[in-house]
Amino acid sequence: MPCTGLNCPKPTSLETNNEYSYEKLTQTAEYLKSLISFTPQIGIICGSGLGSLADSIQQKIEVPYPQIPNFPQSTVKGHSGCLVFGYIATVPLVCMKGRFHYYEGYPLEKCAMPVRVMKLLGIELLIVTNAAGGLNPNYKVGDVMLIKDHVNLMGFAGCNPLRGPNEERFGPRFPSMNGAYDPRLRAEAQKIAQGAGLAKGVHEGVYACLGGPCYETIAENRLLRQLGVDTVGMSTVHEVIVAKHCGLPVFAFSLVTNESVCDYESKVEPKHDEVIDAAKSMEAVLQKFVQGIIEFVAKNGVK
Ligand SMILES: O=P(O)(O)O[C@H]1O[C@H](CO)[C@@H](O)[C@H]1O
Ligand SMILES: Nc1nc2[nH]cnc2c(=O)[nH]1
Repeated sequence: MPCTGLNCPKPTSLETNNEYSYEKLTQTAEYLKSLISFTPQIGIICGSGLGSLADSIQQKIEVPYPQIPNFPQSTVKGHSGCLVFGYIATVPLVCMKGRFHYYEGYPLEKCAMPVRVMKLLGIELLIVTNAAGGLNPNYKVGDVMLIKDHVNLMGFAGCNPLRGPNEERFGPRFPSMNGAYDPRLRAEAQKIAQGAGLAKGVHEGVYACLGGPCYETIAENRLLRQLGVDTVGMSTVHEVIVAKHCGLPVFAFSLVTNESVCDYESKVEPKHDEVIDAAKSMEAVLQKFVQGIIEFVAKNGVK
């Protein structure tokens, strides 16, 4: 469609490849609302191998993704593909056992669409978790890093889940990303971590998302380190951008599942099965940790 100055036509959803209109997302949310009798207050996204975070949910209602209108499907090992509704510590919530990644072939707005659906369901806080490579030399496998900021590397190349016509009903055309990772919950999480069995506490740092599916080269790891990145993965950033755009506070953490090495002599190599095993070995502690965060929110509110 040629642009003719003042009469320049607005791009259509089709042209921008955005198949998720407000109306379609509302349809999806209305379908899910018809299955539950409460308003979820918190949304949780489980990272690779971290689906067991849903195990502590009481009065579960499980909805497999293939049953949900307009929803993408999970294709990755460690992401079972089901929404779980229920309660933790009396807080009504919804949990995604399985997220969507760019490397699966989904555009970023599709990867992040469940965040908007959860917003339409009524959530007031999003908890995001991921399995990630530890770039910071002080991090060990099994460590937890609270995400205080991100580097949107895919955004450097123009890939952003907000690309295309802006939907004002969700948020502004040019959203600020400052404070995307709620500082109050991060401060509280340091104390909660000790109680959950993370005796050494948790780190705070910067996460970067790459498109994947290949892991980083040594040269890329060196570059990321110079950019101030502490953990690296293939998710989270687009979900958080969409959450910030629609005014949702976010609490997010990386579980370090492998070392991201910067040394050509090193024999360490990332493998997805080992990523999942590392996540599994931390499941009990992380369940307690997330439960502690939810209990804090139940007592003190989201803001
Ligand atoms: O970010 P999550 O979904 O936890 O998974 C991480 O682990 C997988 C690679 O092992 C990639 O999908 C990466 O993003
Ligand atoms: N990109 C990336 N994603 C991961 N997910 C788990 N570990 C890694 C990693 O080392 N790199």
